[in-house]
Amino acid sequence: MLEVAGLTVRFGGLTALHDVELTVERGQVCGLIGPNGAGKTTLFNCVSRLVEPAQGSIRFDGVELLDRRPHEIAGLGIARTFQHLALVPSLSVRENVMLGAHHRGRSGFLAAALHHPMVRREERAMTTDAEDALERVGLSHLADHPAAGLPYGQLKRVELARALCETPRLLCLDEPASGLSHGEVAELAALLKRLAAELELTLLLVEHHMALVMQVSDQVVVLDFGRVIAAGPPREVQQDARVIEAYLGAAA
Ligand SMILES: Nc1ncnc2c1ncn2[C@@H]1O[C@H](COP(=O)(O)OP(=O)(O)OP(=O)(O)O)[C@@H](O)[C@H]1O
Repeated sequence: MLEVAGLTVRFGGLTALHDVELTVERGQVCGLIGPNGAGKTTLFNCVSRLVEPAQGSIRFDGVELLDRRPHEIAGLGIARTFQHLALVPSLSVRENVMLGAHHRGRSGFLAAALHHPMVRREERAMTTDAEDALERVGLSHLADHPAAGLPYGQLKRVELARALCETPRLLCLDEPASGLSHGEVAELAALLKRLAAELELTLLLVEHHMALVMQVSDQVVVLDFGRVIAAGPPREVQQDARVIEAYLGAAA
């Protein structure tokens, strides 16, 4: 379970998040929406420990994340994807996905240099996890293909598989539908629902594609100028007067 309480972030004179509260139960999908600049990515960056809040608490399965350092976050079962793809074009799809598992490696540089059996065991386990992640996102057939040259929609799936290879319990997805075709968005919606259910994965989803958010989220949280202005089931949030105003205001 993810519990955010009283979260406040300041960048100089700008309050990017103001006393933000949200709770996401295990295996649930929480859609985080709001106009540009509302603070969505900043909230993700707080969970990843890339941004230091001025106040508040972020607990995941009872662990206070704000007491942890950024490199400890993956080890706590938390993974994320980025708005812009963070893949290595020259590596194969499988190798890119395996990058997600490297934080679990326990053998050090010396063991690797000496080809210690422990290193080989870890490599085998990472390969198996990568194959498993690729199967889940439907890309097994492209495992040996270099990331370079693949269509954007498939690269987004490789990125998702890389995050899954970290075997997370909480996955933060930053605009997974951006740049996808209509058909690919529909496939993504089905995939995200399946992943949450099959892996009991808690999903925090920042997305501008409203149809996707409304379709996959158990709960939608709306941020505007760093404050939560509405939270609840998609249907309720969609009809909330403050949400409609925030979006119409942003569009005007
Ligand atoms: N590192 C930073 N330094 C200063 N200001 C920042 C920083 N990061 C974000 N901000 C500001 O904080 C506010 C929230 O930004 P954030 O990127 O979290 O919004 P967002 O909801 O993710 O927007 P978008 O939908 O456009 O990605 C914005 O006013 C932004 O300019």
